[in-house]
Formats: sequence, structure tokens, C-alpha cells
Amino acid sequence: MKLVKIDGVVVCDNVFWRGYIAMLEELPPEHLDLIFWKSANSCVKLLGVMEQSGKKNPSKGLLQSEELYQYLLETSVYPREPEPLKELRDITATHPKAVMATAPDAGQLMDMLLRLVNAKKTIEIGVFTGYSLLLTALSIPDDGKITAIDVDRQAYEMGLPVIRKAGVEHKINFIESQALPVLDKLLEEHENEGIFDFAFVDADKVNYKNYHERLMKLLKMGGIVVYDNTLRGGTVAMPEELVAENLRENRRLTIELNNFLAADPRVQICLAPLGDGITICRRSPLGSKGSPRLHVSDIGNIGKRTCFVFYKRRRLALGISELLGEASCWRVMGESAKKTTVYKGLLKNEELYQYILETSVYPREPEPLKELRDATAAHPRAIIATAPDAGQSIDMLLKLVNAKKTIEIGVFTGYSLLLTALSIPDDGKIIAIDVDRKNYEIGLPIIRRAGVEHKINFIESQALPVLDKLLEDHENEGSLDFAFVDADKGNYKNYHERLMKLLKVGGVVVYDNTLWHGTVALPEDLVEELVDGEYKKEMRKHIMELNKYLATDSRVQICVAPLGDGITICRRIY
Ligand SMILES: C[S@@+](CC[C@H](N)C(=O)[O-])C[C@H]1O[C@@H](n2cnc3c(N)ncnc32)[C@H](O)[C@@H]1O
Repeated sequence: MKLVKIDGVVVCDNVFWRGYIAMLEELPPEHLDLIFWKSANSCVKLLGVMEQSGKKNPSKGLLQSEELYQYLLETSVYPREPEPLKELRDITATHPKAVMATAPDAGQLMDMLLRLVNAKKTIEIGVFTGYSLLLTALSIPDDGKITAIDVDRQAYEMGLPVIRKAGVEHKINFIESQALPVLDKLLEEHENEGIFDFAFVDADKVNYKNYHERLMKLLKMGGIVVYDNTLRGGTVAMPEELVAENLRENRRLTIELNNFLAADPRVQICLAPLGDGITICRRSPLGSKGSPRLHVSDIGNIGKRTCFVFYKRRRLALGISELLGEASCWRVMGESAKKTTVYKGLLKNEELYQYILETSVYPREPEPLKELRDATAAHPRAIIATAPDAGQSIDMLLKLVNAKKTIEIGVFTGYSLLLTALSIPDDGKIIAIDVDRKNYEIGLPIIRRAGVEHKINFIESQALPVLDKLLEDHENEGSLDFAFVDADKGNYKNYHERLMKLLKVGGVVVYDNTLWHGTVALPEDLVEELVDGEYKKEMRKHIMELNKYLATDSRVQICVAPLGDGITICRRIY
């Protein structure tokens, strides 16, 4: 590791997180004002280490820099945070354990999910001062109900005056108790089975799997459970010996949970690096698309343990989730780590990104998509393909809006197109537009073999005239359930204006590359002009403009997630 001090600033070249940690331990604190860190993918990363401690919402350390996290909060989250939530966040900041509160960026995604499933009956395990509870209460309708459980009423009482003032206390049934007996009590009444739309779990990690088992009965099909802290400050991707001793047990439990959820065929999942990492699980029928790429032949219990019996590539494997340690579970369901996905640099290190891919994304990626990803890897511009982690969230969103009619702007070799085609029903339709058919033809044989070509209407054209043509026919207004935009950044705002007419109310549009390798949070003079054939500086300007524009557009609810190269999810409100 090379450390150089220039004008009081410590500059460190080619350090991976291993060196980074060692470096922080070695250096006296007065040297830690600014560290520039040049990583393998030639994107300069800026770490404001000392500044972090003074922030009201310091990042939980998942992203490439504190600046990127603050950019996300200040551009997209805070401007839309309802006043009572902000007040509750400020009160919580005075609590000695303020770090436990749900992060506002994770909160914004939860709000989106609550509205997408039209949540009315929800469960919250782990209330603390009530940030996620209040956001849920503000999101659900006036006759909605939240069963909120925490062992400690004192912290809840810090937030209670704000909840009262916001006029939503009547939606909350706060129970001061251990959560397990409350869930078991609910399950004694058969009519409670399958009646909850949504659950949020942010409590004792040791019980997450027990909560999951109960929630699989309490949630309705299509209902959502969100688990918090599933990336644990990134420690899940670190070798144990590099993790502070007091964090090891939670790291171990989190790794176990992640493996368990990745193998659970009862849910479709998405692991997103928001807050401290959240895992979204959508309860779906056994054997449906989006469940692990394992053929589940049986599911049952041995004693209190849940067992999955599955085949993989014609070999029978018996995976007893609770009996398997992380290594053996991995062996049963893991993919060998082939790097066919280009890391876009948003997270604190590539290891964390690979962890998400290998734990939650690749094991569930349908075979044709994997094939298309491999075929794309040989393309000289493979970097522009939609990232599989972003793809997994798109698949979740498609399901949540029951998408049938969709549009895609920017097809390239067809990764996002194929995943959409696999996700929508057999009579679903996708209008897919790209100026270049040649690349689409790389993926086409795979799309054909997957038996989904009939859902696709590929149009080789500039996208704007196609959208304008669609809008000439009034019948097309409000006809689309979903749109994915991943093309020329300079036109995103033009696409948005058209899509606000073509999408139905409640429909979703996802924009790709909205964090642009993290350069949105870098000073302009640190951004390289041209990288891998992309005009970084110019695109950054377009993207930053778009982010500001979307943040103030009242026609949509938004959520920015650092998946792939950053995606912005917009749900049309009116
Ligand atoms: C980032 S790639 C799309 C990646 C794709 N979503 C995937 O899953 O791999 C961008 C694509 O947008 C196309 N494109 C650029 N400008 C366009 C325009 N004005 N209209 C239509 N397509 C355009 C490019 O040809 C390129 O294939």
C-alpha cells in the first residue's frame, strides 16, 4: 500500500478495502480529513472520513463515499420527506442509539413498496423511536392498521408526540412485548393467515428466520416483507478476521439469513444497498418465476426447522437451510463466481457488490438471462448492459404492478428486455425501441429459445418519434403499466414528459444510470472527460439535471436506489 501526503491530504493509490481498513487503523486521526482513493475501475473515490461523524444521518458505510450517500439524501430523499418524519428524525438524532433508526433512503423505498401493494394491514417488528412506523402510518389509508411490536416502549414514546400531531396514532396498535409470542398468538386464529399486506422487520437479528417463518403464513400472496440491516455496514463481504469482534456475531447471523432467504422458494427477493442494506421479499406461489433457479420438489418441517428439497441441474440436492452453515449452503446453491457483470463503482468496494450478486442475484437468475449475460460479456461495450442487481429489482417492480403492457427505451443486447419478457404474462406486450438492431440480434436467439419473442415488438428507431406517434392515438394514453428507460441521457426528460401520458396512474417508470458511477457526487474537475467511450462529464450534467427535475415532479413518487449504476423508480400518482 502506498500512502503519500500532499498538502496535508493523505492520498492513497490502488487501495482495496483491505488496505483501506488497515490504513484507517494505522493513521493518526489528524490525518484523516480527506482520503483520495483511486480504485481499479479508474473512478476517483472521495472519502470524507472525519466529516462523517458530524452528520445527522451518516451513511451506514455501504456506498463508495459519504458524499454519494449525502447526494442521494439531499437530492431525492429530504426534499420529499414529509414534515412529521423529518421532525421525528431530528428528535431521534438526540438518542444515544440514533444509529439504530431506519435510514431515510431505505424509508423512501419502503414507502414506494407500501403504495405499490396498496398496503392496509401491516406488521412492524422493531419500532425504536418510530421512523419507519410513522412513514408506514402516513402511507396507508385512514382505516389501515399497523401491529407494531417492540420490547421497549420508552423509545417509542420519544416519537409518539410527533405521531399524534400527524394525526395517525389511530392506525397503530403498539404492543410492548417480545415479537415471537405476538406472532404466534396471531397465528392461533386461522383468520389471521394471509391477511397482512406488508411487514417490516428491524429487530433482534437472531430471530429473523423465526419471524420469517411466521410471516410466510401471516402475509397474503403477493404481500411484502422487508428485512433491515442485511448488509451490516458491508461486513458480510469481509473475511471474519477483519471484522471487529463485537460485530462478528451479527455478521454471521446476517450471512446465514441472506443465504436462507436466497434459497427460500416461497419468496421473490431483492437485496438493495439502501440504508444498511434491505432485503425485500415478495411472497409468491411455489415454483413461480423469480424463485431460486432450483427445482423445488418439496418443502416441509423437521422439528422446528424448515427444509427445502431441491434439484439442481438434474442432481438431487437436499438443502436443510438451518442445518447448513454458510459454506455448505453456498456449495449447494452457489454459482461459481464468473465475472460477467461490470462493476459500476457505486458501493464501497467491489467485494460487497460481488457479495450481493453471488448471494441473492445469480442463484435466482433464470437460465436464459444468465446465458444472455454471458453472451453480452464478449461485447466491447458490455459495460452499458443493465446490471443484474438492477434487473432483479425491475423484475420485482414488474410483479408488483402486475405489468402486462410495457415499453423499453434502450435495448442493447436485451438483458432488461428478456427479463421483462420472462416476467410479464404470456399475453403481455413490450414495445422495445433502439436505434441499433445489430446488438439486439446478439440476444435474439436466446430470447427465441426462451419462448418469449412473441411478447416483443422491437422497433429500430430513435425513441422520441415512436413515443410521439403512440401519443397521436388517444387510446394509448394511460395504457402502459411499466417503462424502463436506459438510452441517451440527454433525452430522459423528454421521455419522461411522454411517459407521464402513456403510463397509467399507479404505473412505474424506471430510469437507469441515475448515479452515473457515483460521479454525481464528485466535484466536476475530478470527473474524467471520456471513460470507456462514454462522455462522463456531459452525461453527469444531464443526469444531475434529471435528478433535480424528478425530485420536484409532483406527478410521481420517487425512489433512488444504488443498484447497478443507480436507478430511479417513479410511480405515477396522477
Ligand atoms: C445502456 S444501453 C441499454 C442496455 C439494455 N437495457 C440492457 O439491458 O442491456 C443503451 C441503448 O440505448 C440505445 N439508444 C441510444 N440513444 C437512443 C435513442 N435516441 N433512441 C433509441 N435508442 C437509443 C443504444 O443504441 C443502446 O443500445
